[in-house]
This record gives sequence, structure tokens and C-alpha cells, in this order.
Amino acid sequence: MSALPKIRPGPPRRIALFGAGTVGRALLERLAGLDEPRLRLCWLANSRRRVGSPDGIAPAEALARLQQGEPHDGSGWLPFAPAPGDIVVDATASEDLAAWHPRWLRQGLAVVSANKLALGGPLARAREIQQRVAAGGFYGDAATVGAGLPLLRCLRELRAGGDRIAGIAGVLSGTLAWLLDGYDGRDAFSARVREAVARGYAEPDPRVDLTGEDVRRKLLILARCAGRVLRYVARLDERGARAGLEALAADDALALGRGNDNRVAIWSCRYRERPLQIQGPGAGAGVTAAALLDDLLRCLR
Ligand SMILES: NC(=O)C1=CN([C@@H]2O[C@H](COP(=O)(O)OP(=O)(O)OC[C@H]3O[C@@H](n4cnc5c(N)ncnc54)[C@H](O)[C@@H]3O)[C@@H](O)[C@H]2O)C=CC1
Ligand SMILES: N[C@@H](CC=O)C(=O)O
Repeated sequence: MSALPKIRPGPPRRIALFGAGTVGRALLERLAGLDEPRLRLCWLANSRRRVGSPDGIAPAEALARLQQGEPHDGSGWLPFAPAPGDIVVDATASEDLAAWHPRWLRQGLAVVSANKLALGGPLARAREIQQRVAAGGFYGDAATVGAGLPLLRCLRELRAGGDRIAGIAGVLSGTLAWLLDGYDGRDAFSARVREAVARGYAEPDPRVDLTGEDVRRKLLILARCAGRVLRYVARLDERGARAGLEALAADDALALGRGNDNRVAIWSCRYRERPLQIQGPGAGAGVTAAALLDDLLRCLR
């Protein structure tokens, strides 16, 4: 999220890496080939085991060391007192760890994430991350959309230059792109899905790709980065009726509701310029039962 700091001489920065699957392993390989003494891997965990050493773990030996590691409870707790400069890398798809991202930032740690659930999950969490970054924290999110393509960076630079993002369209799933590219129906689609998993394109649970959930998360991250909010909007006008996700400007009338609010704008001959607007909780037993009672009482009139 922050612009990358200029690489400058300094003491080693301790790295805690969560996740040793497709992405985590590839990162370890890159670290092993990097010869960069300022990045010192000190902690590695997968969902079952963890291993740590304040003196550092050679990335090339890290997976073997992990096999001998102690049991890991899946949490984002770190065995050392966090110090400024320490970096946590989340290469998992764990919701539990995503919930740790604001906490790590609060502790003064830098966070680098491939996990989309922190910025692409609950709004309060994404907002806290954005606020921590605005206050000087470091949050690397380049891997969350486009696997490192310069998408989020490009949006931020456009906005920093005063531009206003009016729309974004994209093919955002590598898995779906690969599954559909050239598929002629001769092979079982399930075999193709298995191959996408084997190639390391798919999410840990490939249903997240197949249902479009992964794309939804990415769209949410992009929308938040573009200063827009996603709403599922129903529209009825002379062109017909339609309903679907829309990325609205944050000050759009339909974007202003909170929680489970419904928010409806009505244009009419009378309300031509500015629509009549009605807003309030649009679901829940209390309001619904009250509406039923209203109608019952109306029957008595
Ligand atoms: N595969 C890809 O091309 C890309 C993946 N990503 C993201 O990277 C993340 C990882 O993806 P993959 O490596 O493909 O998944 P994977 O399933 O191969 O690896 C996930 C790793 O996380 C570990 N893990 C799960 N919960 C954990 C916890 N609570 N604590 C510690 N470790 C835990 C698992 O044991 C495993 O080692 C996902 O969030 C994915 O969306 C992002 C961009 C591209
Ligand atoms: N499963 C994802 C991986 C990158 O985010 C995809 O297929 O795009």
C-alpha cells in the first residue's frame, strides 16, 4: 500500500513468514537466491508447524526445519517482542491471520500480504489498515490483486495525481482465464480444474476461484483503493430493470447507508433534480414484525 521505501543500508530486518504452500515456498526460493543480508528470515509457520530462530533461518533450509518444528496453533502470535523494522509476510488464505493484520500494524510491524482477506474482507478491518498506513505504517498489498501486476500502484498514482477513477473492468482471475482459454469441451472440466490446482494458479480451496469469490475479493480491494464503494444496486428506469454490483463514488446517494440499511432514491416529475430518498434498516426480525403489525392494525381501520 505504501510506496516501496528506498532500499538503504541498515540492520537486518527480521521476517516472519506465515504460509509455506505454493506462494510461501516460491518466496523462500527467491529469498534463498537473493543474497540480501538485510532480510533475515527468523520465523516460519504453516497451518500445523512453526519454527523460529532469532539468528535467522537459511531460506534454503527453512522447509526442512519446519518439518521438525513445534506444533502451531494457526494464530498470528509471534514468539519475539516485535521491534520496529520487523516484517510479517502473510502467504496464507487464512481468515484468522487476516484478522491479525491490523494488530501487527498496531505493534509497529510492517505487513506484506498475498492474503486478500484483510483488504478484501470486512470494511472496518480494511479501514483500520488504511488508517495505519496513512499514519506511517507499511502494508504491502501488491500480491493481492493481479499477483503483483502494477494495478494497485497504478490506481494510487492516478489518485495521488488528482485523477478520479470512473470505472475499472478486468479479467481478474488467472485460474478462470486459464480454465476457459481454449477449452473445447473434449476433456472433463474437472480434470482441467485439477491441472489449474497443480499449476499453482488456484486458491487453496479452488471453489473460491470457481464461484467468483476470488474475483469479488479483488474487485473489493480495487474499489477501496480507487476510493469507491461496492453496493449491490437494483435499478428500474425506462431502460428496464437490472440488479448487480456497482462501484459507486463514496459520496453517491446510494453509497451512504450503513450496516444493513436499504437506501432508495426515487426520481419522479416532482423529484426530478434531486431524488426523494428513503433509508433505514432493510432486514431484521424487529422491523419486519413491526411492518406486519402495521398492516394488521390497518386491517382494523
Ligand atoms: N497461487 C497464486 O497464484 C496466488 C495466490 N495468492 C494468495 O496467496 C495466498 C496463498 O496461496 P497459495 O500459496 O497458493 O496457497 P497454499 O494452499 O498452497 O498455501 C497456503 C499455506 O498457508 C498455510 N496456512 C494456512 N493457515 C495458516 C495459519 N493460520 N498459520 C500459518 N500458516 C497457515 C498452509 O499450511 C499452507 O502452507 C492466498 O491468500 C492466495 O489468494 C495471491 C496471488 C497469486
Ligand atoms: N487464484 C487466484 C490467484 C491469484 O490471485 C487466481 O486464479 O487469480
